Amino acid sequence: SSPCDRPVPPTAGLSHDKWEIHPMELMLLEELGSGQFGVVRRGKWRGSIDTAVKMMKEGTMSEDDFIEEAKVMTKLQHPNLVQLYGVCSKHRPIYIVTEYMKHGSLLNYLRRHENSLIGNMGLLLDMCIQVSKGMAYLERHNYIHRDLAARNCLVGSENVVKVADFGLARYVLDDQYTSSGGTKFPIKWAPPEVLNYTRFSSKSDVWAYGVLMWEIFTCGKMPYGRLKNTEVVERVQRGIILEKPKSCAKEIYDVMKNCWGHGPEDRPSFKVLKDQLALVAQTLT
Ligand SMILES: CN1CCN(C(=O)c2ccc(Nc3nc(-c4cccc(NC(=O)c5ccc(C(C)(C)C)cc5)c4)cn4ccnc34)cc2)CC1
Repeated sequence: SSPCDRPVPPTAGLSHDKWEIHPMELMLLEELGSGQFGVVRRGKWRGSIDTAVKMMKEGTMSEDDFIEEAKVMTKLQHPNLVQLYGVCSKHRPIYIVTEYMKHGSLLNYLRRHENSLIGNMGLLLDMCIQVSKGMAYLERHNYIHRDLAARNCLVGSENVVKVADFGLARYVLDDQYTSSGGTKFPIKWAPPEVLNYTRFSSKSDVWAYGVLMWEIFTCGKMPYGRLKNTEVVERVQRGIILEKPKSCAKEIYDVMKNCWGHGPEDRPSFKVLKDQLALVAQTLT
């Protein structure tokens, strides 16, 4: 009998945890860097698939909660999201295996290529648009990033830009990172309601996205320069926002300012943002 008329057993495909990657199928290569989690290495999966492998230092994240969430994360698939292929959770440290992005973090890419990027408004705007598409997809799936910034976006071939590590912040155990008073908390990307009540939402991601746009149009400058976190909190709560980057068109700065509405309801959704940016791109390029 042909397969189409044979009923598919409900457990089909669930026999093995498809988000579980067998370490034997993974060949670890050179180190790509290390974050607060431990070492990240390039890897080859099943002989040919290029991957990045985060080897999670013990005690840095709540592993069981993360492994549970990984099942959901592997289902989030979009051209502007760094794809989670799976986890190796049967040993310690656990490995988080994602697609490989060969040019590394967007922040380092902006800083390294400042001279060739600074005048290229079309390319910088296209990077913003790519990130807004990935974020509009997460918003549509009610998925909050919680640490959107140029350092957490990655660059691949042909200037493709993808959002990485969405939702991962929830599993970090370091209080210095998770509490808004901590030294590692991303204060400069946080809106008033996160500074005051750690109230995260897709609208707090929109605020961070505005800062990310500012990072892109300054080719990787540090927002608010060398101001201390306490000084930034004071300014943000008084409604003082980042100034227009020199080489940024007024229409683009208008979109950034929209992302910094004081209350979440004063900010556009990523869906609206994406369309606003497409319109600006049409008129400017
Ligand atoms: C010509 N240049 C030479 C130098 N260069 C590189 O060495 C280079 C090349 C490719 C790289 N690619 C990737 N690098 C990484 C990578 C490398 C080091 C550190 C990290 N990130 C982390 O360790 C990290 C991520 C998130 C978090 C929070 C707080 C948000 C939960 C904390 C820590 C990622 C992840 N990737 C996922 C997909 N592709 C990559 C990274 C670096 C870039 C190209």
